[in-house]
Amino acid sequence: MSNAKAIEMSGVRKSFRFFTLDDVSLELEHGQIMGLVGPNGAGKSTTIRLLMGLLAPEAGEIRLMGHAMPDSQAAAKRDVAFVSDDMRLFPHATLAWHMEFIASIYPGWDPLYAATLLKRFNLHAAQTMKGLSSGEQVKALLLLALARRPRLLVLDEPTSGLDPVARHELLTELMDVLRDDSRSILFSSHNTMDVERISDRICFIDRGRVVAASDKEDFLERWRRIQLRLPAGAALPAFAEIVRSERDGGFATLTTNRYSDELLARFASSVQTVQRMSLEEIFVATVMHNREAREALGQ
Ligand SMILES: Nc1ncnc2c1ncn2[C@@H]1O[C@H](COP(=O)(O)OP(=O)(O)OP(=O)(O)O)[C@@H](O)[C@H]1O
Repeated sequence: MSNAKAIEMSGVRKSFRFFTLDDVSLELEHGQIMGLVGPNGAGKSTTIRLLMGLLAPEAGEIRLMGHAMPDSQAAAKRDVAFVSDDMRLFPHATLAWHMEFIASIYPGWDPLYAATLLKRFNLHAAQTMKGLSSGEQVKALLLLALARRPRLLVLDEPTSGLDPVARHELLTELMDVLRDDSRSILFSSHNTMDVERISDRICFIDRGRVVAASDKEDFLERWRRIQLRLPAGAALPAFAEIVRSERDGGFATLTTNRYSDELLARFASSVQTVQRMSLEEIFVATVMHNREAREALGQ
Protein backbone atom coordinates (compact mmCIF):
# COMPACT_ATOMS: atom_id res chain seq x y z
CA MET A 1 0.00 0.00 0.00
CA SER A 2 1.29 3.52 -0.78
CA ASN A 3 1.69 6.19 1.87
CA ALA A 4 -1.47 7.91 0.67
CA LYS A 5 -4.06 8.60 3.33
CA ALA A 6 -7.47 6.94 3.14
CA ILE A 7 -9.10 10.32 2.52
CA GLU A 8 -7.58 13.63 1.48
CA MET A 9 -9.79 16.59 0.61
CA SER A 10 -8.35 20.04 0.31
CA GLY A 11 -10.01 23.38 -0.46
CA VAL A 12 -13.08 21.69 -1.93
CA ARG A 13 -15.94 23.84 -3.18
CA LYS A 14 -19.36 22.94 -4.58
CA SER A 15 -22.28 25.33 -5.07
CA PHE A 16 -25.98 24.71 -5.44
CA ARG A 17 -28.54 27.43 -5.97
CA PHE A 18 -29.10 28.08 -2.26
CA PHE A 19 -26.06 26.45 -0.67
CA THR A 20 -22.29 26.48 -1.03
CA LEU A 21 -19.89 24.00 0.44
CA ASP A 22 -16.66 25.95 0.64
CA ASP A 23 -12.99 25.35 1.40
CA VAL A 24 -13.61 21.90 2.85
CA SER A 25 -10.44 20.08 3.85
CA LEU A 26 -10.40 16.66 5.55
CA GLU A 27 -7.82 13.98 6.13
CA LEU A 28 -8.29 10.46 7.39
CA GLU A 29 -5.34 8.17 8.16
CA HIS A 30 -5.56 4.42 7.64
CA GLY A 31 -6.82 2.59 10.72
CA GLN A 32 -8.92 5.47 12.01
CA ILE A 33 -12.63 6.20 12.37
CA MET A 34 -13.78 9.72 11.59
CA GLY A 35 -17.18 11.08 12.56
CA LEU A 36 -18.48 13.85 10.30
CA VAL A 37 -20.95 15.75 12.45
CA GLY A 38 -23.20 18.64 11.50
CA PRO A 39 -26.73 20.00 11.86
CA ASN A 40 -29.40 19.40 9.20
CA GLY A 41 -28.38 20.82 5.85
CA ALA A 42 -24.76 21.41 6.98
CA GLY A 43 -23.28 19.70 3.91
CA LYS A 44 -22.42 16.22 5.26
CA SER A 45 -24.02 14.26 2.40
CA THR A 46 -22.66 16.72 -0.17
CA THR A 47 -19.15 16.22 1.24
CA ILE A 48 -19.58 12.44 1.08
CA ARG A 49 -21.03 12.56 -2.45
CA LEU A 50 -18.03 14.62 -3.58
CA LEU A 51 -15.69 12.16 -1.90
CA MET A 52 -17.36 9.21 -3.64
CA GLY A 53 -17.20 10.90 -7.07
CA LEU A 54 -20.99 11.27 -7.29
CA LEU A 55 -20.52 15.05 -7.59
CA ALA A 56 -17.62 16.93 -9.19
CA PRO A 57 -16.03 19.76 -7.19
CA GLU A 58 -15.72 23.27 -8.65
CA ALA A 59 -12.44 23.78 -6.84
CA GLY A 60 -10.05 21.83 -4.67
CA GLU A 61 -8.62 18.33 -4.70
CA ILE A 62 -10.04 15.01 -3.54
CA ARG A 63 -8.10 11.76 -3.18
CA LEU A 64 -9.73 8.53 -2.10
CA MET A 65 -7.25 5.77 -1.15
CA GLY A 66 -4.66 7.81 -3.07
CA HIS A 67 -6.77 8.03 -6.27
CA ALA A 68 -7.82 11.42 -7.64
CA MET A 69 -11.60 11.83 -7.61
CA PRO A 70 -13.81 11.89 -9.55
CA ASP A 71 -11.46 10.89 -12.43
CA SER A 72 -10.06 7.65 -10.97
CA GLN A 73 -13.17 6.45 -9.20
CA ALA A 74 -13.17 2.95 -10.73
CA ALA A 75 -9.73 2.27 -9.20
CA ALA A 76 -10.58 3.95 -5.90
CA LYS A 77 -13.84 2.12 -5.38
CA ARG A 78 -12.33 -1.36 -5.54
CA ASP A 79 -11.28 -0.88 -1.93
CA VAL A 80 -14.07 1.40 -0.74
CA ALA A 81 -17.64 0.52 0.27
CA PHE A 82 -20.29 3.22 0.55
CA VAL A 83 -23.68 3.04 2.25
CA SER A 84 -26.20 5.84 2.48
CA ASP A 85 -29.71 5.72 3.86
CA ASP A 86 -31.26 6.61 0.47
CA MET A 87 -29.76 3.57 -1.31
CA ARG A 88 -32.25 1.02 -2.57
CA LEU A 89 -31.75 -2.66 -3.24
CA PHE A 90 -33.77 -4.64 -5.82
CA PRO A 91 -37.16 -5.03 -4.12
CA HIS A 92 -38.09 -8.41 -5.65
CA ALA A 93 -34.67 -10.03 -5.20
CA THR A 94 -33.65 -11.88 -2.04
CA LEU A 95 -30.78 -10.95 0.24
CA ALA A 96 -29.03 -14.17 -0.91
CA TRP A 97 -29.26 -12.95 -4.52
CA HIS A 98 -27.72 -9.61 -3.53
CA MET A 99 -24.95 -11.37 -1.62
CA GLU A 100 -24.09 -13.55 -4.63
CA PHE A 101 -24.19 -10.52 -6.90
CA ILE A 102 -21.77 -8.50 -4.73
CA ALA A 103 -19.53 -11.57 -4.25
CA SER A 104 -19.28 -11.93 -8.05
CA ILE A 105 -18.03 -8.35 -8.41
CA TYR A 106 -15.73 -7.94 -5.41
CA PRO A 107 -12.96 -10.51 -4.91
CA GLY A 108 -12.60 -9.55 -1.24
CA TRP A 109 -16.10 -10.90 -0.40
CA ASP A 110 -15.89 -12.98 2.78
CA PRO A 111 -18.71 -15.60 2.85
CA LEU A 112 -18.01 -16.69 6.44
CA TYR A 113 -18.14 -13.11 7.68
CA ALA A 114 -21.35 -12.56 5.66
CA ALA A 115 -22.90 -15.59 7.41
CA THR A 116 -21.81 -14.24 10.81
CA LEU A 117 -23.34 -10.84 10.03
CA LEU A 118 -26.59 -12.47 8.88
CA LYS A 119 -26.93 -14.05 12.32
CA ARG A 120 -25.77 -10.99 14.22
CA PHE A 121 -28.18 -8.68 12.39
CA ASN A 122 -30.97 -11.29 12.59
CA LEU A 123 -31.54 -11.24 8.82
CA HIS A 124 -32.66 -14.13 6.60
CA ALA A 125 -30.94 -14.72 3.26
CA ALA A 126 -34.15 -16.02 1.64
CA GLN A 127 -36.12 -12.87 2.38
CA THR A 128 -36.86 -10.41 -0.45
CA MET A 129 -35.90 -6.77 0.04
CA LYS A 130 -39.46 -5.51 -0.17
CA GLY A 131 -40.31 -7.64 2.86
CA LEU A 132 -37.71 -5.94 5.06
CA SER A 133 -38.44 -3.10 7.45
CA SER A 134 -36.51 0.12 6.84
CA GLY A 135 -34.08 -0.67 9.68
CA GLU A 136 -33.56 -4.20 8.27
CA GLN A 137 -32.85 -2.70 4.83
CA VAL A 138 -30.13 -0.56 6.40
CA LYS A 139 -28.70 -3.66 8.08
CA ALA A 140 -28.80 -5.54 4.75
CA LEU A 141 -26.91 -2.69 3.05
CA LEU A 142 -24.36 -2.68 5.85
CA LEU A 143 -23.93 -6.46 5.61
CA LEU A 144 -23.31 -6.19 1.85
CA ALA A 145 -20.74 -3.44 2.46
CA LEU A 146 -18.96 -4.99 5.47
CA ALA A 147 -18.63 -8.49 3.98
CA ARG A 148 -16.66 -7.05 1.06
CA ARG A 149 -13.95 -6.35 3.66
CA PRO A 150 -13.24 -2.91 2.13
CA ARG A 151 -10.19 -0.92 3.22
CA LEU A 152 -12.41 2.14 3.65
CA LEU A 153 -16.07 2.22 4.65
CA VAL A 154 -17.98 5.43 3.96
CA LEU A 155 -21.33 5.56 5.74
CA ASP A 156 -23.81 8.41 5.39
CA GLU A 157 -26.04 8.44 8.49
CA PRO A 158 -25.71 4.68 9.06
CA THR A 159 -27.50 4.64 12.40
CA SER A 160 -30.42 6.95 11.62
CA GLY A 161 -33.06 4.25 10.93
CA LEU A 162 -31.89 1.81 13.59
CA ASP A 163 -33.30 1.07 17.04
CA PRO A 164 -30.91 1.46 20.02
CA VAL A 165 -30.03 -2.26 20.14
CA ALA A 166 -29.30 -2.43 16.41
CA ARG A 167 -27.26 0.78 16.71
CA HIS A 168 -25.22 -0.74 19.50
CA GLU A 169 -24.61 -3.89 17.42
CA LEU A 170 -23.60 -1.90 14.38
CA LEU A 171 -21.19 0.34 16.28
CA THR A 172 -19.60 -2.71 17.92
CA GLU A 173 -19.27 -4.27 14.48
CA LEU A 174 -17.65 -1.14 13.07
CA MET A 175 -15.09 -1.06 15.86
CA ASP A 176 -14.43 -4.74 15.22
CA VAL A 177 -13.77 -4.07 11.55
CA LEU A 178 -10.78 -2.00 12.62
CA ARG A 179 -8.98 -4.85 14.37
CA ASP A 180 -6.94 -4.84 11.20
CA ASP A 181 -5.42 -1.41 11.53
CA SER A 182 -5.11 -0.65 7.83
CA ARG A 183 -8.89 -0.24 7.53
CA SER A 184 -10.70 3.07 8.03
CA ILE A 185 -14.23 4.39 8.38
CA LEU A 186 -15.81 7.76 7.66
CA PHE A 187 -19.35 8.11 8.91
CA SER A 188 -21.70 11.05 9.12
CA SER A 189 -24.20 11.49 11.90
CA HIS A 190 -26.06 13.95 14.04
CA ASN A 191 -25.98 11.42 16.83
CA THR A 192 -23.07 12.69 18.90
CA MET A 193 -23.34 9.73 21.30
CA ASP A 194 -22.54 7.34 18.44
CA VAL A 195 -19.72 9.56 17.27
CA GLU A 196 -18.29 9.93 20.78
CA ARG A 197 -18.38 6.17 21.25
CA ILE A 198 -16.42 5.04 18.21
CA SER A 199 -14.55 7.92 16.53
CA ASP A 200 -10.83 8.66 16.74
CA ARG A 201 -11.19 11.85 14.71
CA ILE A 202 -14.11 14.25 14.59
CA CYS A 203 -14.96 16.89 12.03
CA PHE A 204 -17.72 19.41 12.76
CA ILE A 205 -19.34 20.99 9.72
CA ASP A 206 -21.91 23.80 9.63
CA ARG A 207 -23.40 25.88 6.81
CA GLY A 208 -21.02 24.41 4.26
CA ARG A 209 -17.78 24.97 6.20
CA VAL A 210 -15.62 22.79 8.40
CA VAL A 211 -15.81 24.58 11.75
CA ALA A 212 -13.49 22.32 13.76
CA ALA A 213 -11.60 19.07 13.21
CA SER A 214 -9.44 17.24 15.68
CA ASP A 215 -8.82 14.02 17.59
CA LYS A 216 -11.77 13.17 19.81
CA GLU A 217 -9.60 13.15 22.93
CA ASP A 218 -8.27 16.57 22.03
CA PHE A 219 -11.83 17.98 21.86
CA LEU A 220 -12.73 16.40 25.17
CA GLU A 221 -9.53 17.70 26.83
CA ARG A 222 -9.77 21.29 25.57
CA TRP A 223 -13.40 22.09 26.39
CA ARG A 224 -14.56 22.83 29.94
CA ARG A 225 -17.32 24.68 31.74
CA ILE A 226 -15.98 26.75 34.65
CA GLN A 227 -18.29 28.14 37.30
CA LEU A 228 -17.04 31.20 39.24
CA ARG A 229 -18.38 33.17 42.17
CA LEU A 230 -18.72 36.74 40.89
CA PRO A 231 -18.62 39.70 43.36
CA ALA A 232 -21.61 42.09 43.06
CA GLY A 233 -21.05 44.58 40.22
CA ALA A 234 -18.02 42.72 38.79
CA ALA A 235 -17.85 42.37 34.99
CA LEU A 236 -17.85 38.94 33.36
CA PRO A 237 -14.23 37.89 32.70
CA ALA A 238 -13.31 38.30 29.02
CA PHE A 239 -10.38 36.28 27.66
CA ALA A 240 -9.68 34.96 24.18
CA GLU A 241 -9.92 31.42 25.59
CA ILE A 242 -13.54 31.99 26.72
CA VAL A 243 -16.12 31.36 23.99
CA ARG A 244 -19.22 31.98 26.09
CA SER A 245 -19.96 33.61 29.49
CA GLU A 246 -23.29 33.66 31.28
CA ARG A 247 -24.17 35.35 34.55
CA ASP A 248 -26.56 33.75 37.02
CA GLY A 249 -26.98 35.90 40.15
CA GLY A 250 -23.67 35.88 42.02
CA PHE A 251 -22.19 33.24 39.71
CA ALA A 252 -20.76 33.16 36.21
CA THR A 253 -20.49 30.14 33.93
CA LEU A 254 -17.68 30.33 31.40
CA THR A 255 -17.18 27.95 28.48
CA THR A 256 -13.64 27.54 27.20
CA ASN A 257 -12.23 25.69 24.19
CA ARG A 258 -8.64 26.15 25.43
CA TYR A 259 -8.67 24.88 28.97
CA SER A 260 -5.36 24.95 30.88
CA ASP A 261 -4.10 25.20 34.46
CA GLU A 262 -2.82 28.66 33.54
CA LEU A 263 -6.34 29.77 32.52
CA LEU A 264 -7.79 28.40 35.74
CA ALA A 265 -5.12 30.18 37.82
CA ARG A 266 -6.34 33.52 36.46
CA PHE A 267 -9.64 33.06 38.33
CA ALA A 268 -7.88 32.03 41.55
CA SER A 269 -10.17 31.36 44.49
CA SER A 270 -13.40 32.39 42.72
CA VAL A 271 -13.56 28.99 40.93
CA GLN A 272 -16.48 26.89 42.21
CA THR A 273 -16.55 23.95 39.79
CA VAL A 274 -14.85 22.80 36.58
CA GLN A 275 -16.87 20.41 34.44
CA ARG A 276 -15.93 18.32 31.43
CA MET A 277 -18.33 18.61 28.49
CA SER A 278 -19.97 15.88 26.42
CA LEU A 279 -19.31 15.79 22.69
CA GLU A 280 -22.89 16.99 22.16
CA GLU A 281 -22.28 20.08 24.32
CA ILE A 282 -18.96 20.71 22.53
CA PHE A 283 -20.66 20.34 19.14
CA VAL A 284 -23.44 22.83 19.99
CA ALA A 285 -20.97 25.31 21.55
CA THR A 286 -18.63 25.06 18.53
CA VAL A 287 -21.43 25.64 16.03
CA MET A 288 -22.92 28.57 17.99
CA HIS A 289 -19.50 30.20 18.53
CA ASN A 290 -18.65 29.84 14.85
CA ARG A 291 -22.00 31.26 13.72
CA GLU A 292 -21.54 34.29 16.00
CA ALA A 293 -18.01 34.84 14.64
CA ARG A 294 -19.25 34.62 11.02
CA GLU A 295 -22.18 36.95 11.72
CA ALA A 296 -19.77 39.46 13.32
CA LEU A 297 -17.76 39.37 10.07
CA GLY A 298 -20.99 39.84 8.06
CA GLN A 299 -20.73 36.37 6.42
N1 LIG B 1 -28.65 18.42 -5.87
C1 LIG B 1 -28.88 19.49 -5.12
N2 LIG B 1 -29.42 20.62 -5.65
C2 LIG B 1 -29.64 21.72 -4.90
N3 LIG B 1 -29.36 21.82 -3.58
C3 LIG B 1 -28.83 20.74 -3.00
C4 LIG B 1 -28.56 19.52 -3.72
N4 LIG B 1 -28.01 18.63 -2.87
C5 LIG B 1 -27.96 19.24 -1.66
N5 LIG B 1 -28.44 20.50 -1.75
C6 LIG B 1 -28.52 21.46 -0.65
O1 LIG B 1 -27.27 21.48 0.02
C7 LIG B 1 -27.47 21.65 1.41
C8 LIG B 1 -26.69 20.61 2.17
O2 LIG B 1 -27.30 19.36 1.97
P1 LIG B 1 -26.68 18.01 2.54
O3 LIG B 1 -27.62 16.91 2.13
O4 LIG B 1 -25.27 17.91 2.14
O5 LIG B 1 -26.77 18.28 4.11
P2 LIG B 1 -26.63 17.26 5.34
O6 LIG B 1 -25.65 17.87 6.27
O7 LIG B 1 -26.33 15.89 4.85
O8 LIG B 1 -28.07 17.36 5.97
P3 LIG B 1 -29.04 16.31 6.76
O9 LIG B 1 -28.38 16.04 8.07
O10 LIG B 1 -30.29 17.11 6.90
O11 LIG B 1 -29.17 15.09 5.89
C9 LIG B 1 -28.96 21.63 1.67
O12 LIG B 1 -29.41 22.96 1.85
C10 LIG B 1 -29.52 21.03 0.40
O13 LIG B 1 -30.78 21.56 0.10
